[in-house]
Amino acid sequence: MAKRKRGGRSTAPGRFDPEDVRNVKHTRIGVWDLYEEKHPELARIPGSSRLETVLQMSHSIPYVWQMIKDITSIPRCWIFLSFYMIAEIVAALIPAISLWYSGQLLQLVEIAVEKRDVDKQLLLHVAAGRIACTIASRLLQYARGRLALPLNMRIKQYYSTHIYHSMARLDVPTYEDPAVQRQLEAAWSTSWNSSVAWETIQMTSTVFTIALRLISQLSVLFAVLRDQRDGPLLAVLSFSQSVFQWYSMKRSVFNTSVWAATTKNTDYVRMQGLKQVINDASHRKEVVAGNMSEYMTSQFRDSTSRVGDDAGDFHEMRRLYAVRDRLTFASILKEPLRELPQIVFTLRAVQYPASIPLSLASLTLINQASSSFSSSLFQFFGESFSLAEQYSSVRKLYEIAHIPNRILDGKEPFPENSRTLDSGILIEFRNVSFKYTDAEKYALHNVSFKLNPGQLCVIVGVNGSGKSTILKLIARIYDPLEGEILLDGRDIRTLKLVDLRRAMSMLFQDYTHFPLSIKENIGLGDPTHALDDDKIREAARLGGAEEFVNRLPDGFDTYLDRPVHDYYSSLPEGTTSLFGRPVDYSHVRGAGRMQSTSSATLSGGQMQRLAVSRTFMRSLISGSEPSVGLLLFDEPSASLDPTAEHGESVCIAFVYMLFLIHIQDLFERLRALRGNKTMVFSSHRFGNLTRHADLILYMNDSVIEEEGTHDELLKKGGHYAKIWNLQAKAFL
Ligand SMILES: Nc1ncnc2c1ncn2[C@@H]1O[C@H](COP(=O)(O)OP(=O)(O)OP(=O)(O)O)[C@@H](O)[C@H]1O
Repeated sequence: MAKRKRGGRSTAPGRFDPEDVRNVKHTRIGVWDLYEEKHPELARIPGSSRLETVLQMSHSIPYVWQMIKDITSIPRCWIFLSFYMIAEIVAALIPAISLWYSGQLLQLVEIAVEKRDVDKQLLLHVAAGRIACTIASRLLQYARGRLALPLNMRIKQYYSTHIYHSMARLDVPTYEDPAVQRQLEAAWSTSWNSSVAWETIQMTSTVFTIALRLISQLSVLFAVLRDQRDGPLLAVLSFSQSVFQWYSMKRSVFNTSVWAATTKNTDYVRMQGLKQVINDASHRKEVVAGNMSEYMTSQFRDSTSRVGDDAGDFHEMRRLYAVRDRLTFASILKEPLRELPQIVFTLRAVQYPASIPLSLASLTLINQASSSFSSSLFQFFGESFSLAEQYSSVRKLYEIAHIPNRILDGKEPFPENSRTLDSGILIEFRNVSFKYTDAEKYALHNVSFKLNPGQLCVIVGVNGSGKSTILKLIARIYDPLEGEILLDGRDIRTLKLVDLRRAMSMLFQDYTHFPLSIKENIGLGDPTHALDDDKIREAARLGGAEEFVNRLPDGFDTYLDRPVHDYYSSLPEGTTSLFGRPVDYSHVRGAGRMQSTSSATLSGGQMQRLAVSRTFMRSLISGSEPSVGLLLFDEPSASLDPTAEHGESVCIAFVYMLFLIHIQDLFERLRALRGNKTMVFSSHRFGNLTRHADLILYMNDSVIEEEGTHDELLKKGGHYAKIWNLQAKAFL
């Protein structure tokens, strides 16, 4: 355990040690172990941790200011916002006005007691004033509601674009960083119908208006009671009770900033696993085919009964424990204090019987003011401390726009002359080593090779040997830890990233399909021509996708997966159509104008053809200017290497062979269509592709084990030759 400064914070940057009993408090909450950081120094000064929270707000203020400037720059937002704020301010003053009318009533009583006469006009005036206050209050509430809706929507819209861009610009290593993920999540963390920015505006306005309400009420009350006998005394007693109540309550609030929770309950962990198996549709086939349902149920029942009442999700348990009634000295004292004004009033009434009606009126007034005062006081402190957190959310919202990318952009344009792209790009690796974040082992170790412009290179080797990693480094998805990569003799890190990526086209092994139309799925291969129908069709034709896409009912406009689902509830049993269209309870095809097909209705091969078409969109459908000089293909083949499947199972080898025959024409076509562009393939396939390669790299365990042409490697009689003799002949 690390030694810490006595009394200091347990959190050094980047670490929190739950085992450190001196600085960390441990509590059991159901199945959960909660570890909270103690605040040894500050705890001695009451309220100091809250003070600290408020002081932290100052770091966020510049961001909040920026937010206000941004919001007012949204068209018409500042008009709505001004009216909204005016309505808030007026609404905050109404309780004081109402209290002032109550004071007038008090005066009426005083005059009535003294003169045995009631000023009817004043009475009418007071009654009308109070009624006007309630009506105005309701109208203002309505106005605020009406203004809040468009404000919320506009602000939300504005910030969704801000967040979208902040996220879209991130590169792979930055995006994969868990700290960045948390930062992005915090910025997204919106309540179901609002946004961080709008919540901040609302919360700030609430704190401001509560303060205004408190001050205005207190001022009116002071003015009204100043001349009343016992008025100030009763007021002090009533209000001190409110303050006491607030003080005794605030101690039970959970306000530790650094904490962590975990569970060691294996039954609880198992319960959650079993739940996920049943909840997740992707497991359903296996659950049904494997006859697992009864077994799963009995296991779930056993685990549930063993965990018992403690089985609750962490936040639920924490909430339950936080609201538990605690018997404290303060909570016992609270009730007698509430009675104190009444007791004082009774004693004074016995002493001065003539002033009973007046004191009674004062007491009612004070009671009315003090109950609204205490609820405002609670709200004020509650909200102002949440405000500190809310402001830090605003800071996070703005900070995500400046998260630095790990892959630093270069300054030099590439290539110097785009005409040279036509004859390919020279690639050279010099002693390149690379490790993925948190990986212990090198994915590439001291890799060097040179590929001349226009050459075809095929990288082969066993699973996990580093083939895909070479392609990712060429595309600067990641940067090497050691060594350098040169393109046309220039260090890849000095080149502008946009130019670099424009000059190459890559098909990933784990390619994805976007939840957009087929047209866009292909068109996005070249964002500058993403809406060009002719080019998209041409790419689909080259990729072998045009024919089956045309056969789909909605052709190129088909959505592979409809990203928005329709909602309905409790349709009568047997309902098969709605809105004149068939109802599909899982994916509602055709509801709305967007047509979709489940990606499951396309075969794996067809999906692959779509991915290849996307690659062709960029690499082979160029205009007069050749824009791509390098094609990178990480063969999307089965995740098996030839030796493994041959050695292990004839059956798997057969499936693999069918698969290879299926894609063979596609990749042969790729090779034929490349022209003079440089092409790098990562492949498990030993066949025509390797036979035609200018350079074969045989990878094993992160290093290049063999290097040369097909003939050279056969002659060498190493691993490549062995596998060729074992398998490749079968496909030729
Ligand atoms: N994103 C990642 N994070 C951490 N480790 C990774 C990541 N991607 C790959 N690796 C690891 O790096 C090593 C090399 O992986 P790479 O994908 O380059 O191998 P490959 O030869 O292309 O494998 P395959 O033939 O299975 O596609 C492997 O040990 C793999 O587990």
